[in-house]
Amino acid sequence: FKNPRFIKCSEKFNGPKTIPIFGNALQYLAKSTEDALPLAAKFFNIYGDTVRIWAFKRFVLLTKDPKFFEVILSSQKQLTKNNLYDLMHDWLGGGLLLSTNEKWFQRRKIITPTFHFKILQEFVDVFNYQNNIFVKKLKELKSENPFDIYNMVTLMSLDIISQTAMGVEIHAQNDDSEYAQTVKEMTYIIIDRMMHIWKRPNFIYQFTSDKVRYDRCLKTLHSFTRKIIEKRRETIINEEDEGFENVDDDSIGIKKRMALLDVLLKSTVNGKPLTNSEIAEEVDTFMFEGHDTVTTSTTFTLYLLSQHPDVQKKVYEEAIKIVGYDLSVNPTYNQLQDMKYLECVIKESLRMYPPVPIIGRKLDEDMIFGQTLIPAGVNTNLMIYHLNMDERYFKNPEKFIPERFSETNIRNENPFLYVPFSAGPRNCIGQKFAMLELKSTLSNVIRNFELIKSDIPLNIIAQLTLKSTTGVHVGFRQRK
Ligand code: HEM
Repeated sequence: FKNPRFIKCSEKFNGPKTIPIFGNALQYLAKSTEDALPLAAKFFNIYGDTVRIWAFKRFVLLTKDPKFFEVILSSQKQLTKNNLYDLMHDWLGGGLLLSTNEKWFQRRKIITPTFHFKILQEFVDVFNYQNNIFVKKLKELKSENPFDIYNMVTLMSLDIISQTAMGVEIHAQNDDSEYAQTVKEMTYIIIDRMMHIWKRPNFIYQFTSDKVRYDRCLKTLHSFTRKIIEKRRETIINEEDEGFENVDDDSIGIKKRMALLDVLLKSTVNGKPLTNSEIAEEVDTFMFEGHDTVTTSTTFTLYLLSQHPDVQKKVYEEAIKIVGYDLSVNPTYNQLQDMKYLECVIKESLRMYPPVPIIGRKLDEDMIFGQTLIPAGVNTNLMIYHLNMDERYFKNPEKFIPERFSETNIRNENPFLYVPFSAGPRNCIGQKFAMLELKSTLSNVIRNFELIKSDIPLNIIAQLTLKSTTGVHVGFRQRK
């Protein structure tokens, strides 16, 4: 039976017509993953900024209302992810992205110092090192014909997250990576299961052919991250033999680089070290979150620059002005901070193509939105992609206009209007890391190459993170 409090609340919102028992579930039956974003856009057009959906007895609110975003994201209480994330649990366990309550709080406290700006400063060497390998590989192609850059960028992002956060070099750019291919397959399988509601219960799913693929992917992903942990453990034991000291929170950033994984291996909660599976769930979480989102953003930004030579020229001129023409010189942390125009470009790219297009929360307690009471237990989907494409908040939303984010233009803006990294207590812990990595990669690439436009358009799809089914095609012409 439907919860009577949900029924009362649902009467306050518009939504597609329901049928008995199924609610709106059948409307999703014939839909593919490609339909998820257009279908939500259609609902917003017809029913307004917040739309109610019933899937059997489950009540969901889809919203692109910035006031709704604000009430949820600014709350210290509404911190639980919604049912959509359950399907990622076998893979990412109770890592920082999915955990709740005291566990989340403890972990966030342990992990936050590993993203301290002093540590980020040291990561710039790794960014440059891996960017240089990427640039060398592009030069070896000896062709300026546009091609799908997604795989190449993925491998670079994987190398970067592994070498920085885990302290382990995996040489993905040289060896290719089964892990990267499997992440792609896994995200597809999960989103397909999200869309096809009848595949969600385990007792049905176990009899589908997808389950065999799913189990195979899970095994590959977990065995990869377990190897990373083993490798780092061995290195730490060797370093301790050579006098590497134990650390506490206060000392992080002062001693030599302290990778996230080192902190996890050495931390204690209530006097006890983290177990192997607790460490593994964080490594799974950060390996995925730390490379997949940045890959999306890097590829889409390169694409946008290739399509907008005027913007590209400005980015190039800024990079040359700050770092100079000598390509053997790489940007420093401070120089990356000074690239203000590039920052606007990245922000505008994150607006048009937010790597995380949807944030889901299940209300931990009753919430008042305007005059309406929304009861605890309701699932909400904050549709970042649709808010970012709303003409009322971003004029000519289809147009790539980096100047929207110049300091003069954004002064009085509502902070919940633009949230590609989410906001509030559960915002993205890797936000500064990501911005720095993006600036490093984009400035290094643009100093070496002119980006050439392809005629193959993007076809956007929400696949956990945003992807393009047609690939992301860009050409690279070496600068003289
Ligand atoms: C452009 C790149 C990135 C974007 C757009 C992005 C976006 C986001 C968003 C929207 C969330 C909130 C998700 C939710 O509530 O469901 C989030 C959370 C998170 N992100 Fe990122 N992210 C990026 C890069 C990174 C990087 C580089 C890392 C790690 C190094 C990272 C690690 C995480 C983690 C662990 C969480 C969960 C935090 C928590 O719940 O306490 N992200 N990110």
